[in-house]
Amino acid sequence: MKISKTNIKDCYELEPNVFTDQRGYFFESFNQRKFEELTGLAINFIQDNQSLSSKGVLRGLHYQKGDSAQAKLVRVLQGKVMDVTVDIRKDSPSYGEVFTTILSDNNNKQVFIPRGCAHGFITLSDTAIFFYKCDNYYDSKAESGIIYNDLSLKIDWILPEDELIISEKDLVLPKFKDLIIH
Ligand SMILES: Cc1cn([C@H]2C[C@H](O)[C@@H](COP(=O)(O)OP(=O)(O)O[C@H]3O[C@@H](C)C(=O)[C@@H](O)[C@H]3O)O2)c(=O)[nH]c1=O
Repeated sequence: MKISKTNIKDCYELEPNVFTDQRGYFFESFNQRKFEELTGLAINFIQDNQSLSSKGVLRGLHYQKGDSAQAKLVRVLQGKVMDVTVDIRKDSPSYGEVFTTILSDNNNKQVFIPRGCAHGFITLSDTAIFFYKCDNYYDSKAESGIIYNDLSLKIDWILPEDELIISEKDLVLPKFKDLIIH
């Protein structure tokens, strides 16, 4: 596994070693020991999530507050997305910074998003199956987020505005400057 630091503290981009032969391919999509050795972080994933999205679907930017904060290891099983992490940890050296990368079933890349960061993605292929591991359970009462088009974050979502498909819940999220972080 190849692991690279990003501009966000404790946020990593990971690329598995892919073994290809006449049957197809094999790779370890997660190996806790290697992950902890390479990142120096102790992590215990306890929930896996999977979603299917059509082209233009934008989910985010989401996080869970307080004790319900979640670290996530995200990847794409089918299709292609642009994945976005925003550091909203006030005490972090990378507070306010954004990391974007393309995740696809072609590059097999993954992103590790530490607790305290907001996360979202946009689907660039006709459909995309998104899969992620979380180190804390879903807690609907702790759900929060930032509006995707917050000008201060300067995120280029690639697709034109009129092609975006966004949930009603995500369209009324607050601006970054108005976040109340518990
Ligand atoms: C996230 C989540 C949702 N749900 C339910 C709640 C709701 O009825 C339905 C759809 O939820 P949402 O609209 O919040 O799903 P979605 O917009 O895909 O939410 C996800 O977005 C990405 C960007 C993330 O980073 C995730 O942590 C998560 O917030 O699924 C669970 O039961 N468990 C979960 O862990």
